[in-house]
Amino acid sequence: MTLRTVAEHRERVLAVLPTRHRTRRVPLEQAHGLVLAAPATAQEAVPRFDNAAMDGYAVRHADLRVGGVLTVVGEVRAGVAPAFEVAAGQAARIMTGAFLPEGADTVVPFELTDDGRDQVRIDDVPDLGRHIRRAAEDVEVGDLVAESGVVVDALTLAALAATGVADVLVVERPRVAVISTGSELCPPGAPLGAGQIPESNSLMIAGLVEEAGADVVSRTSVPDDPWAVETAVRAAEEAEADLVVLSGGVSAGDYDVVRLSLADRLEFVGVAMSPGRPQGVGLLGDLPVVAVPGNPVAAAVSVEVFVRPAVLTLAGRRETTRPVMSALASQGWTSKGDREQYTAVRLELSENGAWAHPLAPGSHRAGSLAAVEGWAVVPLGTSAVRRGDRVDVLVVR
Ligand SMILES: Nc1nc2c(c(=O)[nH]1)N[C@H]1C(S)=C(S)[C@@H](COP(=O)(O)OP(=O)(O)OC[C@H]3O[C@@H](n4cnc5c(N)ncnc54)[C@H](O)[C@@H]3O)O[C@H]1N2
Ligand code: MOO
Repeated sequence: MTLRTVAEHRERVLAVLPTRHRTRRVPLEQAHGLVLAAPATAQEAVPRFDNAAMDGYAVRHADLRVGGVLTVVGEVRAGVAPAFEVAAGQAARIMTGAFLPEGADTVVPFELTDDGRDQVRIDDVPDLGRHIRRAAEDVEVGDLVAESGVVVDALTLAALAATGVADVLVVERPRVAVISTGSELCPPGAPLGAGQIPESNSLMIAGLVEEAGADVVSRTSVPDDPWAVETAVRAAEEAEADLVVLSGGVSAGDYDVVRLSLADRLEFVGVAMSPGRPQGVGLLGDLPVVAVPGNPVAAAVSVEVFVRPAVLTLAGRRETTRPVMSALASQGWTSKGDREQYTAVRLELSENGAWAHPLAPGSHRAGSLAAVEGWAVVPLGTSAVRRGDRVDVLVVR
């Protein structure tokens, strides 16, 4: 059986997604964590006006001499516009952020003076223009503040607020339904009969898609029963999901319910990756569906490489790839060579750069998922990683 590459399967997944986004306009205080659907441009300059960078005296530089004395004609605090000018031989007390009075071209900090009230003695002469923050030196009205497709994080919120943006057009969070399948699965903490295990994939997948910016509209675990799968998919449709993620039942077993019940409508393929070889994708009516294998590590990797980019795309994100860290393998391991391998690693930062410590291989190792800090990607054609080799790591924590 020829296997699809990871990149080819990701293209298939992205191809079943709708291309239009639902958008809405929200005030800044509701925008945190949402994705911009349109570029945001400055409504105000930063700084809005020439102002003092230090508490001191606004003066004319030409008047300054060490030991010289100026007449203090007024005071300017932040938040008011001065009603006077600084003329020759004059100074105004001025506070940080306050409007620079007409006539002044330099600020002398209090520390370089005798701090006088009616008259001030200058003890040191700063350069012309010192301690003044010029209007629009950071951002001009109309400048781009944040691009379409970026997350409005805390720093972006500050920039938007500072540039006078009151509201932004954002993409509605995508709605994702998660359906885990397997008759052996019980809710976490429930008493377990012989052959039963706790269900962990649905919590993991729901958490991962939420971390990628989606709302989980339903999360269910159903037995290996085609009717139960159909019912869960219909419920996802009714919950107006934009994407359904199915887990388990995609390989060759007699009870692999997802493949058996949906093979006529979704494509089930082998992908040249390890773990995560069996995958499914397609549309049920208008509803995009991604089916990932049930083995928990395989499910985690499949969400990382297929579902996460899909969610980020639905969320309107411009950038859908993770930052990759180049790390040194702290010990060697083997790879299949004909599969792109995703090896769970812990990362350690040292003076020589990052070390990737491989965790024990095995796509059943659900208990080790808590230790995974990244996935070292061993490319197709590489069958061994030696100690000290450089590996690219998708950093997930
Ligand atoms: N004859 C073949 N057998 C298998 C093949 C194959 O090609 N031919 N592929 C193997 C690979 S690779 C994988 S990966 C698994 C994937 O199979 P399924 O998607 O059908 O997964 P299940 O059989 O449903 O489960 C596999 C494993 O994972 C546990 N599991 C499933 N769901 C959950 C969950 N929600 N929470 C926790 N654990 C879960 C399940 O109990 C099984 O142990 O198939 C191989 N077999
Ligand atoms: O490749 Mo499966 O995905 O071994 O775990």
